Amino acid sequence: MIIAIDGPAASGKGTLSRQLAGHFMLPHLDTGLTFRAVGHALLSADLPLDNEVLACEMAQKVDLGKLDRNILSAHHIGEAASKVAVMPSVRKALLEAQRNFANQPGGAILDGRDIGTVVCPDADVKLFVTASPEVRAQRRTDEILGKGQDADFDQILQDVKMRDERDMNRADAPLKPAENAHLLDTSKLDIEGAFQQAVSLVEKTLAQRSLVK
Ligand SMILES: Nc1ncnc2c1ncn2[C@@H]1O[C@H](COP(=O)(O)OP(=O)(O)OP(=O)(O)O)[C@@H](O)[C@H]1O
Ligand SMILES: Nc1ccn([C@@H]2O[C@H](COP(=O)(O)O)[C@@H](O)[C@H]2O)c(=O)n1
Repeated sequence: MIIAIDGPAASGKGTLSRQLAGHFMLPHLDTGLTFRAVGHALLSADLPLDNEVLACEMAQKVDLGKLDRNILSAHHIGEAASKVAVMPSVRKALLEAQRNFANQPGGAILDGRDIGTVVCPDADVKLFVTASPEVRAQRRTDEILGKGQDADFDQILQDVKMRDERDMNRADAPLKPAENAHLLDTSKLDIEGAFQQAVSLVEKTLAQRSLVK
């Protein structure tokens, strides 16, 4: 079984995907980390983020087994990731590894921006997780403050909106719900509430599919 989860920044799709992976005992790939790894590699080497040739070279070296969420989750790396994610050759270099992960025996759960539309268009279940920009910015602010770091809500809200704009309007694999995705707005749901709704959507979809077969 392949479960595809997409949604904008800080909508809670990563949290939800990890919970669903535990519940359905599926391996999980946060594909955002693959783009973050490219941004991080460029930043660490003091290289520009707007050189597609360099970014593509970094993308070709990304090793799914070495993605360190503790390092890559930093807010500024997310910004860098969304800049390299507009580059078609970077997306192409990462796509094969993402698809191979999805197609492993027994299935997988992947989250990102284009899982239901491009990476796994035939996924068994597709969820599109959203929340208002203000709710997402507040969650991200709380997350950063919780790590003992400084966070400014207004700046984070502006970054969230800018990232939405970039991710939704790029030419290649823009962020959008797949036609057959279930929308899950978590603005008024806590983590447990979102998880319960997601489990219910997955189970209903699987039940319907087995009736149709
Ligand atoms: N339903 C929820 N209610 C409250 N907080 C939530 C909820 N879902 C997630 N969070 C919190 O919001 C923050 C962002 O969640 P998460 O990292 O899962 O989002 P994301 O969509 O994967 O973000 P990104 O695209 O930037 O990787 C985390 O601190 C998480 O604990
Ligand atoms: N399938 C994906 C996943 C991510 N991106 C880009 O990476 C940025 C960081 O992703 P996070 O999920 O870790 O926030 C994101 O803003 C996208 O630009 C992508 O394009 N496709």
